[in-house]
Amino acid sequence: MIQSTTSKPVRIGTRRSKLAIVQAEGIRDQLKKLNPSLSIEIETLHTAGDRDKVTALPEINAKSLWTTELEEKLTSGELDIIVHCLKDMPTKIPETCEIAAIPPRDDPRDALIVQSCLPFKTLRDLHEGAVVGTSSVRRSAQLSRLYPHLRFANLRGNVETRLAKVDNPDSEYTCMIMSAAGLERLGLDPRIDQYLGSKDGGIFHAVGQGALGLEIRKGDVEMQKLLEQLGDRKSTLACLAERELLRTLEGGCSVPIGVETEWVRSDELKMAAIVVSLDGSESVEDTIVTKIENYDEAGKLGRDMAASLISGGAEAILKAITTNRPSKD
Ligand SMILES: NCc1[nH]cc(CCC(=O)O)c1CC(=O)O
Repeated sequence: MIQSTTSKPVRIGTRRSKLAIVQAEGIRDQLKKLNPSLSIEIETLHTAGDRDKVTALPEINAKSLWTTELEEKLTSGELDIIVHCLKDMPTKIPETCEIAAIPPRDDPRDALIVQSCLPFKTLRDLHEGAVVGTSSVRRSAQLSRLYPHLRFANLRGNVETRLAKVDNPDSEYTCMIMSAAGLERLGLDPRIDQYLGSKDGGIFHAVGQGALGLEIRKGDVEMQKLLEQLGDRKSTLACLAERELLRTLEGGCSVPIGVETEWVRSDELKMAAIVVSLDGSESVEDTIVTKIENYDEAGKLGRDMAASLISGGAEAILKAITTNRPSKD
């Protein structure tokens, strides 16, 4: 249990979406339960990424849109902790900040939601020309490859907005793809028609999907000790391996890369990853299983996977994409 040394409350910052708030409240409640004397406040911020709801993500293309303003407040001392969706955190974070902990990861898979008035239950059931709402090239590229009968249209906004757009009977969308974890946290999982993992649906999720990243000022020992209580070793190692893969491949641009990590036996991590061309016509894929006991080994797995994908031809795919500047997610 951590006792508060001063009467100063711990300030948690997050984005102003319903999902971000639910996540921050979850972290606050867990911290309160473990440290009842602690006073905790949540501050929500309308970030640049939230403000621009019109531009398609492939065009604005800056992952830091969601994080920069919060990190400025963290650095200046106005906030002590930021609760992020890990997948929204750029792989390079500011010098003044660090990830203190990654709590147990929720379901990292993507999920299909079909327009409420339609009877379809899986991607295979969808008719020729059915429109999938997603602004993620990772999703559309992988799906084009496996389901050439589908079409894709940009769909932006927070989770509830997207769902409302799809359910509108006049909408152009037949269905949409979202993260299972996001839907579950909002109590919307009853709407999930199909889970899309490699074993079902065939696509790999985004780096860090389904996990939270708890960011603090670098070297803030008090916050390190506090958040240590919430960290999960296996989720952390798996996510760090995924983030190192992305960091190695991205080289300044965004990459449609899908990944899946799974602990096999107690200390071996299995990582499968794919890099796909935007139209799904080309792809490179590999799977590595290796013993992981610490952060260094997790990082090495990510780099080894990146090297393997490059030697399998990922470079040509990535070069073509750099000129188009799409978004990862
Ligand atoms: N791309 C935006 C985003 N960032 C995090 C989540 C949900 C939570 C998570 O998967 O970690 C979502 C929504 C989605 O992709 O469907």
